[in-house]
Amino acid sequence: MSGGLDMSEERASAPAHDDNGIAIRVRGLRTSFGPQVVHENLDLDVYKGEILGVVGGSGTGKSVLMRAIIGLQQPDEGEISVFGQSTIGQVDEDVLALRKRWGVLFQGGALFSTLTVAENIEVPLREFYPQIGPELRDEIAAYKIRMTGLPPEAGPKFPSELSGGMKKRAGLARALAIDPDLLFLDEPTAGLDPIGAASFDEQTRQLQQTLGLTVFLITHDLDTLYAICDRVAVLADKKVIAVGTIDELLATEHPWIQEYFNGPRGRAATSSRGAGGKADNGAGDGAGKTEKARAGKDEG
Ligand SMILES: Nc1ncnc2c1ncn2[C@@H]1O[C@H](COP(=O)(O)OP(=O)(O)OP(=O)(O)O)[C@@H](O)[C@H]1O
Repeated sequence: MSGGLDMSEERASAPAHDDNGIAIRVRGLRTSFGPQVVHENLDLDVYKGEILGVVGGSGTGKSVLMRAIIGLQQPDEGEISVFGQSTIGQVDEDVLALRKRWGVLFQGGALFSTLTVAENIEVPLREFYPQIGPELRDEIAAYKIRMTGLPPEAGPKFPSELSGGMKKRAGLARALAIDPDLLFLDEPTAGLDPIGAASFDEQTRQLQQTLGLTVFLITHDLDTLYAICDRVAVLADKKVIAVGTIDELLATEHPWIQEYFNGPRGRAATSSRGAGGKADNGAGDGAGKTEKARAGKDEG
């Protein structure tokens, strides 16, 4: 187990709910804010071990969907289960074991500004594993810092002393602090320069493969979709209108999907890779390809 902490024993004793290769199952989800209905009858399956890209226009409810899955947004209707266990209407103790199985990188990183990078990473350790002493906590934080490509000197720095890319990596390190099985990333490459974004994508793919993670990745970044996502779910009209590989999505008629993947930016991302579909899932030159695709177009 990474980070010198064996959390697997505790998990092994937890009830075995996992089945059918499904990490997240959402059925008939309805969420709303007052009169504004964000999701209506939304269904989605996320397979274990995949990187699922979640796309959709601004305000279509990608972040709200993520928040509903992790229990931060109470749905009006529907069912959500993670590794076979419902996340809705459960008492805290019931969801605690489940919450230990996921890590979240919120939009913008959401680091605590008054804590150092190392202290930020230690927050979930303190919360979920209070029995861990300070020395081991520091050791785990240092390991996660290295794991996410940050220099060791980043540990004692405060978020305000970090570049945007370093903040994202620090957020990723915190999301990985308790060795999750499931990683939620909300627009992880937003605001990064093309090289930094490609490098972050590559890091995500490598970590996902090494640690066997399932990744729910919200993004507007076409290059990320092509470079590292196994499948893509498209949110529109209050639901998931399509989910599949990029090739499968391209075969659908939906105007938003066609506009998204065949618009100028979609064509640029595709042409840099030759054909449509996921460009490179390996740890090889995926970042290089992503970088090329990003070159010559604005950050969006
Ligand atoms: N706490 C809240 N209170 C009221 N409305 C909210 C709240 N959170 C989200 N919304 C609304 O729900 C809708 C979906 O928001 P969400 O943040 O999920 O969109 P998104 O698809 O992630 O957008 P973007 O791509 O711009 O980040 C928006 O209209 C937003 O204003």
